[in-house]
Amino acid sequence: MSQHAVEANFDGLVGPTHNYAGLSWGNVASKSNVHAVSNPKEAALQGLAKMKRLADRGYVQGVLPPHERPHLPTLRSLGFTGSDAEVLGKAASEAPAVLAAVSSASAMWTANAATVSPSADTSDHRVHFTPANLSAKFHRSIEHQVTGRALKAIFTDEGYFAHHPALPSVSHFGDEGAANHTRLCGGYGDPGVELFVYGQAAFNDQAPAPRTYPARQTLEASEAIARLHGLKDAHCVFAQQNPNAIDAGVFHNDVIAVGNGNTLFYHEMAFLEEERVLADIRSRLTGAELQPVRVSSADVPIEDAVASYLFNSQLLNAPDGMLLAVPGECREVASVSRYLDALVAEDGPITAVEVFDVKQSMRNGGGPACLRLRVVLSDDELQALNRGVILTDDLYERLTTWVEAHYRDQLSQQDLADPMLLEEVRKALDELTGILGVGSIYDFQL
Ligand SMILES: NCCC[C@H](NC(=O)CCC(=O)O)C(=O)O
Repeated sequence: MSQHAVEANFDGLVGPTHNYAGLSWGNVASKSNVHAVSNPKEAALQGLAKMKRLADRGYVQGVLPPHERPHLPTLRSLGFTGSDAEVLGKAASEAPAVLAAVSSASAMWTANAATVSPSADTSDHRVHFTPANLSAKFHRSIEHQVTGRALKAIFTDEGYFAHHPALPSVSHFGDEGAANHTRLCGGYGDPGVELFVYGQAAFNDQAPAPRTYPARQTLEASEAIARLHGLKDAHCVFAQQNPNAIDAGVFHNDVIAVGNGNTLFYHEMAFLEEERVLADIRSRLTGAELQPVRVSSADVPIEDAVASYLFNSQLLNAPDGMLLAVPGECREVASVSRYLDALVAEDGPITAVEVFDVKQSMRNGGGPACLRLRVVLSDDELQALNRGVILTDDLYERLTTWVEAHYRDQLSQQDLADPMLLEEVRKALDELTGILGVGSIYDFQL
């Protein structure tokens, strides 16, 4: 079955508590910027500017709302009692690291929000969503419930959209969502090949695994998602990440590879069994021939790929080829900048490079690709979703004004205990659900 479809990108709107808490062991940027003072207002405006530029180019751009942080229900579940102010005060003095974790704006990285399978691939021909349990990091493991509510509020029509709960929240089924999932296809509406990349097989002690940093995604989680989404063998390939890449700071596959259409742009250290992976994709891809764009360590050492986030770029169809939307840091690392100039000069599928400033997010290890969740939608599915979250000029203006009104321009770890911050966040988010027309999705609204 083939029909006309587009790729919509749903970016996470950066939340008002964006801060640098050093929560992600294995994510080099998160650890190196620990306790730096953040600028939530600038972070949100950088994200909105990226969305606007892409929307102006004609890409379908959606917005996913931030989560309520600090998350008081989690603090209460951990035994902190009293009024909201008392709960915050006790957490700040007795367990500041826990307070930081429940205050993270990490839901902004919507590439980790869920795994999405387009209707052209699934057995019941609906779009399937599974929010990621993000069980590898406590601060991210508390995201999936609200993420699920937001996705259900946007993709409401059960005739088109199927929603699954997150997988069991334990390391055996650690799931990081679309950051470890790339779809290759001819046209977006054609049946595609979904490439699931995992860090470790959880039920096999003998399997290769990283030594220094954790593997967040398991094979068993990827297989469960494929089953839940009704993907036949002809539509999936499972690939293990190179453990040495994880140990070099590649905590998600989208730090070392990105695919779009028939093109897979990746570093030679990305996959443990590169040849097998390419062959498996080739044997399943119909209506198009796979175009691998392989970057060698000689051209770009893995450390430079991690420092610049070259592969955490958005690879987008453009009128005369493909556009690579890269973070500004790519022009600050000499090998990467040189590589990009050579890439567009050669006669390959990637024809243009554009730089986006998302520095506030980058300092926590999130580039342009981390900030968006891709949802391939047929024309009917696009019409069926809740249009209030699609970025128009008007919505951009309203969201920019909303950020200007409610966000602070600096936030330190001490500020997280401020009861005023919680009040500001709730007021802002209550207004936001009205702007986006998603109804009540936050615990404080229920
Ligand atoms: N896809 C990009 C995800 C980045 C995210 N960083 C963080 O959560 C850092 C938060 C902090 O350290 O304050 C992570 O590692 O999962």
